Amino acid sequence: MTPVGRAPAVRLRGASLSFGPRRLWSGLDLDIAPGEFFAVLGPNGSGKTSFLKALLGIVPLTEGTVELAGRPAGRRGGGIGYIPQQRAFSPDTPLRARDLVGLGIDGHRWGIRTRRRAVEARIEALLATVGATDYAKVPVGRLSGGEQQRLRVAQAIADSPEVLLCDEPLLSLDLNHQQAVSRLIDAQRREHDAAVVFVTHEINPILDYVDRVLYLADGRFRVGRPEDVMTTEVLSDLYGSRVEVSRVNGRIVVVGLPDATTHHHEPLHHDHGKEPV
Ligand SMILES: Nc1ncnc2c1ncn2[C@@H]1O[C@H](COP(=O)(O)OP(=O)(O)OP(=O)(O)O)[C@@H](O)[C@H]1O
Repeated sequence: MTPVGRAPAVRLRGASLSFGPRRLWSGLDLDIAPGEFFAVLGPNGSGKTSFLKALLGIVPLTEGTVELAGRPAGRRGGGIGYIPQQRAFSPDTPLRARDLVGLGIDGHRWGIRTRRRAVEARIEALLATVGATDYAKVPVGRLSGGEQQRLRVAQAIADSPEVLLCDEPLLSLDLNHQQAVSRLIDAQRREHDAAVVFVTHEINPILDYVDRVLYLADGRFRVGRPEDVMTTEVLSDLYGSRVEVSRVNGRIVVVGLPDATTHHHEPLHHDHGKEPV
């Protein structure tokens, strides 16, 4: 699905990942196109975070190859934004909200004379985008989990990355901010043709945006459009037990998962009419 002449944002060939005897997946061949919104789903421990870490080169593949933004994983270079899985900042972290966002900006992109002013303006714009202007000067450790998360998003998109890797970015956000952050990430891929790889337990908040999903379960996987993967047949086959998938008011509801994983918890707003590719 990558247009002719454009390198995929993510490219995996014959990729396998195991920890000791535990195989998370194997035989994964995958291209994620620039501008694609790609969700990674699966129950606890299925390997979603490890998938992102393999893309980043933090965790080495057991077999196969991975390229990110046209470079082998782990090779230095710009163009990659990462929202790590949430860990609260300690209360005495000596950073204000705006400092954290500023860390995402490579000031060298601007000329020496204009650098400082340009960086300041960019920080202000990012803080406004995630609705964090009011707490710009507050130390991050004193902010709520949701407020911290919005800053992480601002930091990750600060340099308009080609590939945005997001590890459960909606965790601890209320419904309004889940929608705001999802829209922000979607805007990033539309305006900058960024590929988004979005790890989540819950597809419904992003269902309007997602082009394809990678569903990991029990050492196996399926890749495809949500309507092709999130079905009774496919999930029952992946889990090896009967799982019922239905659509209720535009949401995907999954019943009968072998563990506590759920795929529903809130209403969706179908407000931008995007067609999946
Ligand atoms: N460095 C490591 N060494 C050994 N085992 C690991 C390592 N990293 C992850 N694992 C194991 O691999 C499995 C997948 O972990 P991972 O964090 O990728 O799952 P996940 O799908 O993101 O889970 P969750 O939904 O709970 O966040 C888990 O069983 C985990 O304990």
